Amino acid sequence: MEGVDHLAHERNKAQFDVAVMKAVWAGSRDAYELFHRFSRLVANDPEMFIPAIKAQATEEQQKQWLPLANKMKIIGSYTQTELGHGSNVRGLETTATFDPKTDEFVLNSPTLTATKWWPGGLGKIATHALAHARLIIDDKDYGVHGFLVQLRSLDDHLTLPGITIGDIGMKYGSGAYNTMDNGSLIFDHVRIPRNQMLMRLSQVTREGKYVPSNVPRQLSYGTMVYVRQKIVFDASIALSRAVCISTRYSAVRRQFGSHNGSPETQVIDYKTQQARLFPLLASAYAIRFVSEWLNSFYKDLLQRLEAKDFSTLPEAHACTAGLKSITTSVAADGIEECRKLCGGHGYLTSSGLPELSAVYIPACTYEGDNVVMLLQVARYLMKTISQLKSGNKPVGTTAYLGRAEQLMQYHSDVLRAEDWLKPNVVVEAFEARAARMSMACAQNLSKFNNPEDGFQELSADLVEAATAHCQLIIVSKFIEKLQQDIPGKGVKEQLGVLRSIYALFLLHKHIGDFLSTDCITPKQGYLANEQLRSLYSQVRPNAIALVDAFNYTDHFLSSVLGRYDGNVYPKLYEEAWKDPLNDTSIPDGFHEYVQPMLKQPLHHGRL
Ligand SMILES: CCCCC/C=C\C/C=C\C/C=C\CC/C=C/C(=O)SCCNC(=O)CCNC(=O)[C@H](O)C(C)(C)COP(=O)(O)OP(=O)(O)OC[C@H]1O[C@@H](n2cnc3c(N)ncnc32)[C@H](O)[C@@H]1OP(=O)(O)O
Ligand SMILES: Cc1cc2nc3c(=O)[nH]c(=O)nc-3n(C[C@H](O)[C@H](O)[C@H](O)COP(=O)(O)OP(=O)(O)OC[C@H]3O[C@@H](n4cnc5c(N)ncnc54)[C@H](O)[C@@H]3O)c2cc1C
Repeated sequence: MEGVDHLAHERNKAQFDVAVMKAVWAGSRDAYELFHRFSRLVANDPEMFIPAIKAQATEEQQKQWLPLANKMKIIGSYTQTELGHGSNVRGLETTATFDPKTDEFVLNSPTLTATKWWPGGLGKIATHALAHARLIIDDKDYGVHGFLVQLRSLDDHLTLPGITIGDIGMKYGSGAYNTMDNGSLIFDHVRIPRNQMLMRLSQVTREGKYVPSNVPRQLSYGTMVYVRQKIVFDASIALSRAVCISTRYSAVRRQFGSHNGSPETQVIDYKTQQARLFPLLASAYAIRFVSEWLNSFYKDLLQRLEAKDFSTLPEAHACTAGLKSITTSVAADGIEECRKLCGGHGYLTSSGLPELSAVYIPACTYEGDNVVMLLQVARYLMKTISQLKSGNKPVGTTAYLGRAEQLMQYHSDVLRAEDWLKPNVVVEAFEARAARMSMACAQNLSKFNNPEDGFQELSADLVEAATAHCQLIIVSKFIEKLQQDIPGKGVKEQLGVLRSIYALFLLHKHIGDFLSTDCITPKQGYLANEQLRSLYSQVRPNAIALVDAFNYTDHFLSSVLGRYDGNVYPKLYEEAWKDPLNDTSIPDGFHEYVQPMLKQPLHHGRL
C-alpha cells in the first residue's frame, strides 16, 4: 500500500544512531558529489582532460586552456589508449614529429594499431584531444608525451583536415556506458603549434632541443593516479548501491518456512543469505573508509610534489594502483552477487542491478587493468624487500615489512573465537600473511639469474602477494577509522561488528594463504569462522538501518526492489506494465508469422 513503510519493523530493530552513521558514511563528501560522480559517467567525462592539463601543462598553457575547458568552450578527451596498446603506455605508436621549419609538431598514426581507441567523449562530442604520442626530434624517439590537438571546428563541429574520428560501437549489454561516445581517432599528418605540447615536465625549444624533465618521468602518469584514487571512492558508491537494494529486498522477500499459517521466512534470515550479503555490506563500509584515507594520502602527495618532495610518489602509485584493483574487483563481483541474492527479480531491469553492473564492471579494466595494477604493487613490494638488506627501513603501508624477520616467526595465539574480535590479533595475522607471501616471492625470485624472467614466471604468486598487501591496508584503515572519536549511540559498536566481519570474511575466503604460510592453525581458522557466524547474527537486526545510512534516494537507487518503503510487489507489477510490449494484447507479428503455424492442418496425426 502507498505510504506504508513495509520495512518499519526492521528499522525499529536498529541498535545505533542512524543519523550519526549517515554522517560517518558521507564523511567529507556531500551528497552532491555522490550524485555527481555517478551522473558524470553518462555525460561527457571531464574527469581526466582537465586534471591532465593541470598536471602536464605550463602555467601559461593552463591560462590558455583551462578557462576554455572549465566553461565547456572546448570539450576534451583524454586520448591515450590505442587499438594496439592500452596497458603498455610506453608501447603507444602515435607519433608527434617536430618540424623546425614551421615550429610545429606533426601528429600521425603510422599503423592501424596506432588508432586511438576507447577515449571517452572522442567519438562524437570532443572538440579537442589530449593526445599521447611519441615525441620524435631529428628521428630520435623521446617517448610518450601529451599534446593538445583540436579535432573539430568550433563553428560547425565538423572534423578538421587529417582527422578521422568515429565511435567504437555498442558496448557490453545495453548499459548506460553506451551513452558514452568512446571513440576512435586516426591522425594523418596533422600539424599543431609547438606550444601545444604540454611542457610542464619536459620541453622542446624553438631550436628543437629536448629539455628532459627534472622531476620523475612518472609524473606524466599523474592523471591516472588521480583518477585511480577517485575510482576507489566510486567503488564504495557502486557496491553500497547494490547492497542497499539487495538488503532491503532480502528483508521483504519471504520464501518457505510457513508453519500453521505463520508468515514464510524472510530470506535475510537464512544463514546462507547472510553469509553472502553481510560481507558485502561490511566491504562497502571498508572501501569507503580506505577511500577516505587514500584521498588524504593523495592530497598529502600533491603538497609534497609542490615542494619537489617525491618521497611518497612510489607508495602513492602502489596504493592507488593496488586499491583501485582490489576495490573495483570486490565491487564488480559484489554487484553480481547482489543480483543473485535477489533471485529472479534481480535480473529485471527494474531492479536497477543489471544496469548498475553493466555500467560498473569496466572499472576493473579502465584506468589500469586490475592484474597489471597488482603487478605494479608487486614490483613495489619486491623493491622494498630488496632494499631491506641495505638498511632501508620501510615506512607507511609497507612498514610491516621492516618487521619481516619477526613476522616470519609469528604464530597466532588465538585460543577462543572471541579472540578474533581483537583488532591487534587480526592485524598481526594479516601482516604475517602478507609478509610471508611477499618474502616467499622474493626468495623465489632470487633463484633466477634474470630478475625479469623470474618476475614473469612468478607473476601469479606475486599478484596474490600484492592482493594480501592491499587487503592488509584496507583492514588496517578500517581499524584506524574506529580509533577516531565517533559519537552516537551504538555507532562505533556496529562499525566494529562490520570491521570484524570484513576481516574474518577475508580470512575465511583466503584461509589457504593463512594456513600455507603457517600463520594460523586449522583450529584457529575454524574459530574465525565460528566467530563470523556469530557476527552475522549481531548485524542482522541492524542491516536495514546500516543501508539506510547510505542515505540514497529511491531515485538514485532506481530500483523497485530497493525502495525505501519496501513496497515491492505492487511496484514490480506496475513497472512491468510500463513496458511497451504490454501496449497491445496481440504481439506484433502474430498474425503474419505465428497464426499461420497454429492454423496449419495436422499431417498424419503429427503436428
Ligand atoms: C554507481 C557508481 C558508479 C561510479 C562510476 C562512475 C564513474 C566512473 C569512474 C571513473 C571513470 C574514470 C575513467 C573512465 C575512463 C577511463 C579512462 C582510462 O582508462 S585512461 C587510460 C588509463 N590507462 C592506464 O591506466 C594504463 C595503465 N598502464 C600504466 O599505467 C603504465 O603503462 C604501467 C603499467 C604503470 C607501466 O608503466 P611504465 O612506464 O612501463 O613503467 P614501469 O612498469 O617500467 O615502471 C617504471 C617505474 O615507474 C613507476 N611508476 C609506474 N607508473 C607510475 C605512476 N603512475 N606513478 C608513479 N610511479 C609510477 C614504477 O613503479 C617503476 O618504479 P621503479 O623504477 O620500480 O622505482
Ligand atoms: C569503458 C572504458 C572506458 C575507457 N576510457 C578510456 C579513456 O577515456 N581514455 C583512454 O585513453 N583509455 C580508455 N580506456 C582504455 C583502458 O584504459 C584500457 O582498456 C585499459 O588500460 C586496459 O588496457 P588494454 O585494453 O590494453 O588491456 P590489455 O593490457 O591488453 O589486457 C588484456 C589482458 O592482458 C593482461 N596483461 C596485459 N599486460 C600484462 C602483463 N604485463 N602481465 C600480465 N598480464 C598482462 C591483462 O591482465 C588482461 O588480462 C577505456 C576502457 C574502457 C573499457
